[in-house]
Amino acid sequence: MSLFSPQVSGYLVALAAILLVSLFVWRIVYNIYFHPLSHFPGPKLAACSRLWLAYRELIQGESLSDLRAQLHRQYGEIIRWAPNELHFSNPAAYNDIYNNKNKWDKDHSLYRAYDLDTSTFGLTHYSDAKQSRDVLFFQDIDRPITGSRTGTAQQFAADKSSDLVLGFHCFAVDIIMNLCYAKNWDATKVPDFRSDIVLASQAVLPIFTMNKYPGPLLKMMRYIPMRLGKKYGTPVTKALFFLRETLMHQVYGVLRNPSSLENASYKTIYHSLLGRDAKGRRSLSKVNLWHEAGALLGGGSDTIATASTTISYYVLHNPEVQQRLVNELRTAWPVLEEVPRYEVLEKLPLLQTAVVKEGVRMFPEGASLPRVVPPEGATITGTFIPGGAIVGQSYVHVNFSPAVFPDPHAFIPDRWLGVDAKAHEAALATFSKGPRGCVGINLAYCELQLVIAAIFRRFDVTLDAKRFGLYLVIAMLLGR
Ligand code: HEM
Repeated sequence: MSLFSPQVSGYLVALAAILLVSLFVWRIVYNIYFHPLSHFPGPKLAACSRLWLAYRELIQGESLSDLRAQLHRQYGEIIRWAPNELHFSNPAAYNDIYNNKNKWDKDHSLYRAYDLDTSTFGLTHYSDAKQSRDVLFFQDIDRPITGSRTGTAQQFAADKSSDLVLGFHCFAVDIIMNLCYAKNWDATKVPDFRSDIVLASQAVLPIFTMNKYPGPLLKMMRYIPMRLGKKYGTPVTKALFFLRETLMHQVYGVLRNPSSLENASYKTIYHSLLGRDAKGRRSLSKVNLWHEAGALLGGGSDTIATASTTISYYVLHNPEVQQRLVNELRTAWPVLEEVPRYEVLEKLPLLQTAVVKEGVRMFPEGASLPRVVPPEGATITGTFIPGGAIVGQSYVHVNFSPAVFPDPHAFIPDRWLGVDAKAHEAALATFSKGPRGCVGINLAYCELQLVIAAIFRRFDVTLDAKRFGLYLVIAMLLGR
């Protein structure tokens, strides 16, 4: 029996609907006219709701980098591009936001996308992330890297094109698997570099874009059993479940049999995370360790692939730089079979500093990394920003600023060897800065120097003009 008569029930439903609509309208009016950020310029629709961004990115397929650039042209240096979020184009904002004193929280609007909430990368409070950051700050990294057996050389035959985007990704996966689990994953030995873990890592990217916006997808996917998810679903969701299962298998394998790490001649990341060497640290749960594995694989391989590709692309478009690099490598590494130690390679001025740094500077498209302004507010580029606002800047506004790097769209390695080198070093923002800057920066430079040295010393590399445009493909002539 119903509590109310049909007529009263109808009134109640109508009342609830009116209340909901009124709340919605009030929210929009509040966001446009009364919100603490209402005086900042930007599109009115962006001020109303985050749905506007979702529409531009997911439905219209726009790159947020391009959208931000367009909004800055239209509205100026500071834009309000979501109800509670500002973005800055003045490069000075980078230091105001991401400096060592500001232990501001990360905002989940970006980080929830990866569903790795308990990893170092996903933890929004600095104090929670600090402990694992200390463990992850890679030191003595060249030993495992130079010791790992990558199968790159066997993949190349004279005059055959190879997709080096995949190749670089395989290289980085092999390194991270060695560093985490002392395991030779051998992705670089898979024919044409079509390693399943690399293909899956590239296939899942659209899910992360979707998950930035609140919706049921992320939650639903947490409750679908792995086996079902891997078998049924779209190629994209199958790839995600494959990656989750692969990493879970690795992590749980180490937990079941910690002595499997003892074969390593170096300290692996999981040695440290499991607390074997980190006295007094809290032990991490299975889920923590699994999330960390996802963050390390994602953060430590896709990025290296993109950076190595960018460096190679620009070197190949600058024959004079390529020739100087090859000459430098031949002098330091005269006999091909006698690979020099990393300490030798890292001191080469053109390789280590100029080419790698300039390529890293030109790393393409970067997200705005959202931070929450503390309750007392903050001043960014001379403007007071109220507490609770989300602020961010993509490093492209620093790395491609003509005021910071003259002629920023040109690949000029020599800028890193001149009098401005120190200032450039201080400004470079690709790895972000401050308390949440990249913990893998030393590892990244080590990997990039080694892989670029190996490719340009071992092979005559040229771009494959026929296939270029679809993806970077590089033809190799073996045996220099
Ligand atoms: C060229 C290569 C790389 C680039 C451009 C890069 C860039 C970045 C950036 C911009 C951040 C800050 C993200 C944020 O604030 O949300 C970051 C954080 C991080 N990176 Fe890297 N990274 C690279 C390589 C690596 C490698 C090789 C690893 C290790 C496997 C790594 C592990 C991490 C981790 C764990 C964080 C999270 C730190 C924290 O939130 O406290 N990265 N990286």
